[in-house]
Amino acid sequence: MYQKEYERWLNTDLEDADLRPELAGIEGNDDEIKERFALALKFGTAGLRGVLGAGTNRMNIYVVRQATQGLANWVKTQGGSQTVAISYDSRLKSDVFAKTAAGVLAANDIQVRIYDALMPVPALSFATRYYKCNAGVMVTASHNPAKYNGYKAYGPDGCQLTDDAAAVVYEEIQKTDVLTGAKYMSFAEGVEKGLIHFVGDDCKKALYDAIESRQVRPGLCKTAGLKLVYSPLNGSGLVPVTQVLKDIGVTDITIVPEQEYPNGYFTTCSYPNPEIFEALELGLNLAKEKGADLMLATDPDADRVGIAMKCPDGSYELVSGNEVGVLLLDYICAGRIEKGTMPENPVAVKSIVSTPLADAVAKHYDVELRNVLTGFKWIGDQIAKLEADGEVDRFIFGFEESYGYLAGPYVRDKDAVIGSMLICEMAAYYRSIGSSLKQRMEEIYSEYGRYLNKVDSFEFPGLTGMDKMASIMQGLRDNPPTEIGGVKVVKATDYKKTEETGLPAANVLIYSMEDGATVIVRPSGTEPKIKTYFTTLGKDLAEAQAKKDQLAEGLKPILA
Ligand SMILES: O=P(O)(O)OC[C@H]1O[C@H](O)[C@H](O)[C@@H](O)[C@@H]1O
Repeated sequence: MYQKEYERWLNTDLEDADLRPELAGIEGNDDEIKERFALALKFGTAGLRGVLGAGTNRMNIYVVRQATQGLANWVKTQGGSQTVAISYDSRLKSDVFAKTAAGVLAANDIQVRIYDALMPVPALSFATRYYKCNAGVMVTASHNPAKYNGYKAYGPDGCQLTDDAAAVVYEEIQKTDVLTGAKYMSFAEGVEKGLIHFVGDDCKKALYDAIESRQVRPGLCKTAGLKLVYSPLNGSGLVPVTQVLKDIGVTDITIVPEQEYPNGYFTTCSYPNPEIFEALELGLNLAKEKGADLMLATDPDADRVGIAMKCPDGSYELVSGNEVGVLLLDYICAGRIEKGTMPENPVAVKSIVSTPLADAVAKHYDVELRNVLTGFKWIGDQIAKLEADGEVDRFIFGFEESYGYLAGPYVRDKDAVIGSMLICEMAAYYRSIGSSLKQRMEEIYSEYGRYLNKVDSFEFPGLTGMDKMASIMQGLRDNPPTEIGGVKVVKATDYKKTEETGLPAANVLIYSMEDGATVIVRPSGTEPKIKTYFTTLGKDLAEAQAKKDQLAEGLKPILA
């Protein structure tokens, strides 16, 4: 089967000349052919993601055309404006795929609103809402290595596609022949025919206004003298982040030169994920050299932001997604209460795998903290629920431990632009009162307890990886552990049992331990990994760390 498909590609006069040498080069190599043609990239709620190259299991213009035809067939059933917004980041071929998608939509008589230059995830979510589109497409593979690209798909609310819509799109994709099935017109023809339009300056300005209107202490940055080092990691954050920072008065910004301009090869960090040290290293070194108060790095599609902060002793510390989330929640609550801008019955939202320290902080400020499943769309879903009740202003903040933050209803995915703005404002504020982010974090720990949150990942690559992960999860369900690392399990919650959790079913197990710690086990939805999340509490960091180590040791044999 796959051999036949390979031959069909090999014998077709492919428009994308880059694919031909690859196809010729694998002739006779069964493993390589199988890898590219035995499967097709699966379209799910997060869209598509895969390695660039030739084949049905790769990202290329044909797979993008096929996916977009599937999306177009769904859009056609939706009525409304019959418009789709498109954006893209700095990855290899992101612009090509964005224009390819636009050409397919135009050929289906669907209007397109595409950015004239790379713009991040929040800008796409915003344009989708602004132009009342039926859908949005963001061409990116987020923080994956350079050899990947992908296609995130959004619904009319600017949130990633719902399960139902994604299932319809997937069904339509399967009916579409990958090489010949999609309708297509060139980008130029689409523009000429008035089907493809660029996103207007009014929309761009409205996004910046929406973000800047969420400053907690407007004007503070103008006089605070914050010294910042910023890295867009060669992605799409450069323009929007620096624009917003300039607008709010952060002017002392040094950009990491090697990572300033868009470059999909990511030559200075092979994995442009602000969750890992390597991605932040150049920025950190520059921050030390400059004596900066703060260092920020946004991932290629600028939905995540990672930071390093200067400590009072002059050293620098990386801050986890959980800690930034808690600092922002605390800052927004305290600041809005002080300024008299806190809404009535405020709501914040986080994922169930994000730190329970946020629950304690929210309680302190009388904020309702809602816990949802992993995936920012569940945070978007809570905003939509508030909106449906005419109470959208109650939403003050949402975050995930995976470095995603949002502080307003103007978009429905995580936004590293507002994240960067509020982190800067918060750092500037503490600086202006003779404190620092580090000091505030320590105060929070002494007030609510020394929480420690750590995530360990176990990789299960290859074709057997999925089965192995499924059998580990099943094993945990069949033989529930009564202790982990010698600590008694007092309660096990299985998130497949919706009646116990009140949330949609999910493959997540949470163990509450006798000493107040929690251990969470779940397969990642985006990578072939099982993730284990630990929350421990101690009288100090060393004790919390020792408890975490003990639990992690206890869990290891189960995951080996
Ligand atoms: O833990 P995972 O399933 O791999 O997901 C980790 C993160 O991936 C993406 O960035 C999603 O947009 C996030 O919502 C999610 O938290």
